[in-house]
Amino acid sequence: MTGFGVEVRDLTARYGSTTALDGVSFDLRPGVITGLLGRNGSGKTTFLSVLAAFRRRNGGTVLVDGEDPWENPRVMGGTCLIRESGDVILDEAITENLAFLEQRRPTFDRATAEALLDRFELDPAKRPDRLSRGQRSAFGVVVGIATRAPLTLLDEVHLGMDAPARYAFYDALLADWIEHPRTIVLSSHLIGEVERLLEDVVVIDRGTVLAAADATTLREQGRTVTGPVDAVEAFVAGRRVVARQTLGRTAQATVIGTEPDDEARARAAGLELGAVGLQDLFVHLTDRGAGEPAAALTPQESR
Ligand SMILES: Nc1ncnc2c1ncn2[C@@H]1O[C@H](COP(=O)(O)OP(=O)(O)OP(=O)(O)O)[C@@H](O)[C@H]1O
Repeated sequence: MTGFGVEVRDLTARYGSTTALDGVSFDLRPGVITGLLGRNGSGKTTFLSVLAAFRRRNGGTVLVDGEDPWENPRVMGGTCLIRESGDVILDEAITENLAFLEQRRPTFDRATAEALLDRFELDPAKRPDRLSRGQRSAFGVVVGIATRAPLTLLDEVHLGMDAPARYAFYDALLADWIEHPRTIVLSSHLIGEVERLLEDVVVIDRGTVLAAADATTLREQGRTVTGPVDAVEAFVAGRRVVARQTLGRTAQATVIGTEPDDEARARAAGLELGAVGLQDLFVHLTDRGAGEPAAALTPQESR
């Protein structure tokens, strides 16, 4: 199984007079973990809800594994959306939830679920509505991973989980995906934490797509330059600097855009060049300053 591919063209979704998605187009590659990044209210949950056929779109085309997901039992049966609330039966014990999933989901793996319950120290006799917020999120994670759906959509599932639990989640997700590759969409604000998991990235803002590309291509949209403070400042002079750090006499600056002679200049000045971090790029792309439109970068052309 390599997972479902997704094709989205001109997708529009509205809530009354609010346009949550405004002509969105991009693809999700099958078998790949894609990060869905966007600021609050940018349309991430709406997009994932349309993909999972939890809500109807107002316009455009969505194809999941080649078919419209709306009222499509085959596609819906292969799609698992876990939201912050966990998307589980709240007033039935965890064991009952597992039994239900085992019946309903042909790809659900009970042994994996039980191993993950142990890892997150969740008592199978407890009902999800009697768990703490972080524990309930962890149970959502258990369900999301163990269901092994060909299209797994994880919408801010880590909310309320403490750092050790989140890192256990990232490790478990990656390990399970390596063993059983499938299409996973991970929406998160903790970009620095999830960056290493992401092969592709989609950035949405105010219901439109700002970037959709593989993470390597996106990181090459800029540079981090590290070295002696004066040399770094000379290198970045006149360029768009989106982050700066100084430690004693050493500085690191992140610039957007690359120049053909960057390598040669860096070498001559004794500077180290690296790719830009997704977090810095995201802040740059979605920074509206005092109400200005989002910064223009067009990495989606690389698709
Ligand atoms: N049920 C609703 N009724 C009316 N407007 C809604 C509803 N749900 C979402 N919206 C609006 O649609 C837009 C997109 O919301 P959405 O929940 O998709 O964003 P998000 O990117 O998931 O945000 P967050 O990161 O804060 O969870 C926002 O402007 C939001 O106010």
